[in-house]
Amino acid sequence: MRLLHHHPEVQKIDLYTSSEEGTLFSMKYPHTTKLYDQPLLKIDQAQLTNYDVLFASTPAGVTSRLLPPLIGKGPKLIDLSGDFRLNNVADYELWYKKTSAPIKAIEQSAYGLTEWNMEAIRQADLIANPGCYPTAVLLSLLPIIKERLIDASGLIIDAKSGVSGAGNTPGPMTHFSETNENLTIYKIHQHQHIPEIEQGIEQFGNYKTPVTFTTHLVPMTRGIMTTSYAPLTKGVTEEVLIDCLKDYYDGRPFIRVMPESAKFSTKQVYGSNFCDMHVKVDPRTNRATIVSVIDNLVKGAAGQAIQNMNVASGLEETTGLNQVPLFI
Ligand SMILES: NC(=O)C1=CN([C@@H]2O[C@H](COP(=O)(O)OP(=O)(O)OC[C@H]3O[C@@H](n4cnc5c(N)ncnc54)[C@H](OP(=O)(O)O)[C@@H]3O)[C@@H](O)[C@H]2O)C=CC1
Ligand SMILES: CC(=O)N[C@@H](CCC(=O)OP(=O)(O)O)C(=O)O
Repeated sequence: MRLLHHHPEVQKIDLYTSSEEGTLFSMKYPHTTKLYDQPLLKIDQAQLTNYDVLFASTPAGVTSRLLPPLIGKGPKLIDLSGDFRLNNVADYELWYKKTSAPIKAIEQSAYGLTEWNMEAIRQADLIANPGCYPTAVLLSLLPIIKERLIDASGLIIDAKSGVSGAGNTPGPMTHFSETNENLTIYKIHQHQHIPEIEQGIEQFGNYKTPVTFTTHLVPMTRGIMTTSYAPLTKGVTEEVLIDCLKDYYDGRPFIRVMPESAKFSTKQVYGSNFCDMHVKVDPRTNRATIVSVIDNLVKGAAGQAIQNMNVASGLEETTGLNQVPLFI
């Protein structure tokens, strides 16, 4: 809402609910008073075709039923859930433990990792916005894997997220007294983003491998840091890795390959659509450490969704997304 509000090409925003029809949005979220004093509307398939763009921001298992009948009926559909991300239906059912979307709808969708799939995003009626962790992981690793600068079969990826990554619905893991002054490792070897990362590495990096990917909850509101470790291909130096990232992302407005600096932290992208990345080589182990940070709610969700809307609507990719990160 905040990002769309400042988007110069967005004329009108309507808000839909499955549980609070008639509630004023600003009653639910008082910070939007005088901005969005409008009632939440009941989800009605027929009404939904009246828009140019429809963002669906619901838990897994909802849009697999809601969106397929709307494909090709007018609006560009941008789904923020995992329901259309995995090409293999069996993978979805295994990792999400839910019934998959119809395969035809999945085939009609484009994976919305903007920097890597622009052409498909431009043409698709349905865009499967990537998960927050896969966005940070794939953006920082794909150029290096594609150029075979690391041995990706030895990849270990360690990820940390702020609590807003766990969503709008409170739960035991996100209770203040559980998260405050605490660090939690969760979903070990069972995270639903593992098949999405492996699929992305295969689709865009042309390399098929299982990965070790581990997630942690950090007591902060926003931000993801992913740290990937991999053996180097013979003769590859830190400079080669950095040049590779810089070459791939030359001219890409939201990717910043950071120079060597003492600090590298989630705050440097807070509230913005940037993905910052950084690489160091350890000559003692001959391994690379590749770090990336995003704001999980912006580049990891709503920001990338708007970036995809821009691409799919023929607008400049950065329209409405030029926020300077909120550092302090
Ligand atoms: N949090 C993050 O960092 C990231 C989130 N995402 C995605 O963003 C989206 C929103 O995330 P999050 O806020 O965590 O999601 P939540 O699980 O908190 O759900 C969001 C809203 O979906 C609505 N909803 C729930 N069940 C249904 C239903 N059966 N039919 C229709 N609507 C329903 C509810 O609103 P109401 O009661 O008003 O209907 C709910 O508040 C999800 O698609 C998630 O996968 C993606 C990347 C990162
Ligand atoms: C901290 C935390 O719990 N993060 C969530 C991020 C998932 C998410 O939001 O992504 P989807 O779009 O795939 O649902 C998790 O690890 O499951």
